[in-house]
Amino acid sequence: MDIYDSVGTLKGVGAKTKEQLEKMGIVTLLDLLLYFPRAYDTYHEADETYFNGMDKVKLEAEVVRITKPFRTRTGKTMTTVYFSTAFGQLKAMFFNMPYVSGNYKIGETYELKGKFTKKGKNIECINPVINKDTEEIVPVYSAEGKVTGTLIKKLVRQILARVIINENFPTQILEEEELISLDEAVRSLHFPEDERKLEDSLKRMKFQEMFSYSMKIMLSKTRRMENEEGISFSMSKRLKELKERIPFKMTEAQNRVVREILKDQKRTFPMNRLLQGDVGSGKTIVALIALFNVIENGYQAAFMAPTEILAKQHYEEAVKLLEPLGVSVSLLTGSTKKSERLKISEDLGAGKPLLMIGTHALIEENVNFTKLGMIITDEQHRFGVNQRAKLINKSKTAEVLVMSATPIPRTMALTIYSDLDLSVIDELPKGRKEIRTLLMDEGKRKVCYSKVLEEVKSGRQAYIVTPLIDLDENGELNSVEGLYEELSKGHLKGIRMGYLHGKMTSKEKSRVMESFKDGEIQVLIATTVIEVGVNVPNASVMVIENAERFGLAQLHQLRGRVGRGEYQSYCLMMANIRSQGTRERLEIMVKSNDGFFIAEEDLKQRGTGQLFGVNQSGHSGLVLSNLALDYELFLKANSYAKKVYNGKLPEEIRMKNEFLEKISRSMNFICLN
Ligand SMILES: Nc1ncnc2c1ncn2[C@@H]1O[C@H](COP(=O)(O)OP(=O)(O)OP(=O)(O)O)[C@@H](O)[C@H]1O
Repeated sequence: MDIYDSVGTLKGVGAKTKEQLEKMGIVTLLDLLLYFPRAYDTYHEADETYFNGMDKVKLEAEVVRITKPFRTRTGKTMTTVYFSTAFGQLKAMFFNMPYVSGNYKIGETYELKGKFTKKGKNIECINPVINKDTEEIVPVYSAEGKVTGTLIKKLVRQILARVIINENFPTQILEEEELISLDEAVRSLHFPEDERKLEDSLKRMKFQEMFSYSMKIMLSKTRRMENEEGISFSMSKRLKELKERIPFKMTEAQNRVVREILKDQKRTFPMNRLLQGDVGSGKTIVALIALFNVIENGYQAAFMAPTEILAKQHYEEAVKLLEPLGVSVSLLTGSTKKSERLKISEDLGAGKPLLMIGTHALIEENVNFTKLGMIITDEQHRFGVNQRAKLINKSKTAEVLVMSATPIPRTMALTIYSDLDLSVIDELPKGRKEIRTLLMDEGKRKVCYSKVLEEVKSGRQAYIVTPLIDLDENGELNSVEGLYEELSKGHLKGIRMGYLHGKMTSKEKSRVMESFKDGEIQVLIATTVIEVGVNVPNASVMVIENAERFGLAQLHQLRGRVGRGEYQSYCLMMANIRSQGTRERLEIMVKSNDGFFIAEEDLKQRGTGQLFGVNQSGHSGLVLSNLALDYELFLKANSYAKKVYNGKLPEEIRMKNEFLEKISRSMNFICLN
């Protein structure tokens, strides 16, 4: 057996299963071994205090009666099984599982697992399962179709019976950091014996991942610096002309960042820079200046935005600012017409210097730049690693700038993204007034909407953001269209309103956005499609419904849609604040307008999932770890990686080439047979 053999060589994997596994990214035995559980369930022994509908519980129950399946109002089938238990009668409801009656026999006792709720004297539960596992900690795998968690376990067991995983860290690190062996860690992540062992295994694998991650970014930096084929762009004499056209005075921070970028452009190895700046800090103008300089040097430049709305906005701004200076600007999105695409293709093919602004349509294979000098992605944490890489692959020599509005503390950014140089716009344009943020209980809707009315009547505009497009099952959340109906008949009667959500066609979205920009629509009800970058300086109020549903960084992004002009702006967060945790979390928004502070709090709570690149699609190799939540451990792994990289730790760890090439899978296996 070889660890790179296909999963098809395992017992129990037929053609269909193999296909499904491959769809899940599991092609080789190694892939399967590294397909770790996404969570671990621990079940409490039954006790009344756990019957709260949230805790997971194991419960002994004897079947008393089984009803025939019947159809509910919503079209689901429901089968009810009544059990007797030491805690009273249990009513278990099974939805869309008519076969379930065959799983239970009257008079037999089963151990059930599920979430139980006390209802009067009885207990209720939806879709409990029979406890077949004797383990205390049950690994939960992301399963799909035929590939169930049980199957994954069975297959992993087959592999583990036939391999020993060689240790790939030197004893020195293992001892100093109290890490268990790689073999033990992998085994126990799939088959945990107890909490302690599981924790140790997680620590070991996280360390491994973060070590590899650090190595990978150090390598990529070295490779970039050694790449002498970059283009040296000189500073255009016409920059002054451009600056004179800018309708405002740039902040000191913006000017500093422009200088940093121009300096990079002059060097012969390609720039790879991260530009962080809080919402509304004015990143777009910095980007346009950088792009202009490249075009003036006779090259093509690309500016990729995460949404069509934003791409269009950037396009309009670029046309206004740059076309009078003779720059040709094109827009390429999913809705660009064929004839227009052809023209773009021709221009690109002819090597004509131009600015291409667009969505991920820019990374399609048939978009061929011939003289690409610079790529900027207005990241806003929306693009995956793959998408960004695709754009970068369009030219090995182009300067790369990634803009992010999710700022993280400088020291953290410097270690996490150490392959990138960092620029920060840490100053807002002059004259901006602090946004006043209020947290309101849902009962205060009337007060909230009278503020909206007041602002609208004095000529301003408002956003109302709600988390969902549709009502949820309990009808609890406010849908965009539902809210539109309700408000146009109620609190906001007589006001010109519009709505916007991701399921509308691009054409509809553009039309609504245009009307909002023109002031035709006074109040815009939207989902988070407006979260990124939308710029309408006349908007001065933002209402966020069900604010408890959003993360802090996201709330800050949303709030950043107001306060972009000279007007005093307001953010009214409506939330169910009965839970203290929710209240405390949202109070952070009330207290602070500082994106760095909020991002740091958000990181503490939710980790790096929101940061660009990191944690996406496992490409960074970070499956188990979270650079922010595991930051302490990351710093250690990072410092060892540096030592190894600089040759201060034994050769042993440099090991196979594979280790450096396929870092995230940096394991060295011995197969027994
Ligand atoms: N120095 C400045 N003085 C005054 N206004 C400015 C300045 N720089 C930018 N602006 C204006 O501020 C608004 C916000 O700028 P921009 O859209 O570039 O922000 P951003 O950094 O991209 O923010 P976000 O991440 O929220 O999209 C725009 O209307 C822009 O014209």
